[in-house]
Amino acid sequence: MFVLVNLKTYPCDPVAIAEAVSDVNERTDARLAVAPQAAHLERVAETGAETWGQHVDPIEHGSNTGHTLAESVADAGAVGTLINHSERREKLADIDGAIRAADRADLETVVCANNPAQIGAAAALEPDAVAVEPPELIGTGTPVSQADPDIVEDAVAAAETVADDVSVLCGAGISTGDDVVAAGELGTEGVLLASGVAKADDPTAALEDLVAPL
Ligand SMILES: O=C[C@H](O)COP(=O)(O)O
Repeated sequence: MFVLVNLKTYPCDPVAIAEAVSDVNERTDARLAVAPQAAHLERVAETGAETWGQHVDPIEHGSNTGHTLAESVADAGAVGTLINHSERREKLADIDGAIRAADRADLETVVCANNPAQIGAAAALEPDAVAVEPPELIGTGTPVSQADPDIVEDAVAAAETVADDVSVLCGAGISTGDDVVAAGELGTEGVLLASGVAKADDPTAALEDLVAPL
């Protein structure tokens, strides 16, 4: 299972969490990665943790003030990027452009979406993965894999219908190993989570708990 930890803009220490991700990753068969803010990418990548961006824009080098260029995210040490998070919603054309920009920079892509219909649309754009996240469960501590298993199974089916090589993750409220196991039983290949690690008193213990049953 892939466990991707999004730090959002939480007031956490991104380097300390990245060190915990790197440490725990060496002691599990799961794949762990961390997505810090753009300004922290380089310092996080230097820890050796698998590092992801939280966003790239559908642009190339040029006159794009304030935008995030995929090549710069890769140069900072990231190997992948989130696209279209519920907290950073994009138009379909911009999602498509961001996937092409990430492909150009050899960044792996996870496109987030709110529901199975959006997952189908996102999967048709052929990212590496999609992540279904019901917005109302984000940050609640109530895991989508237990609170709304139908939405996860429907998202897996929607993605398979349009592209059988696009992985499906789920997110929102994931914080324990049981949540990750439940996500796998619903047909996903991983989880996207944030507060369960970024707001934990002991991020290493939180990560160890997430991968313990895997
Ligand atoms: O990107 C992560 C998701 O929005 C889930 O956040 P959460 O784990 O705090 O519910």
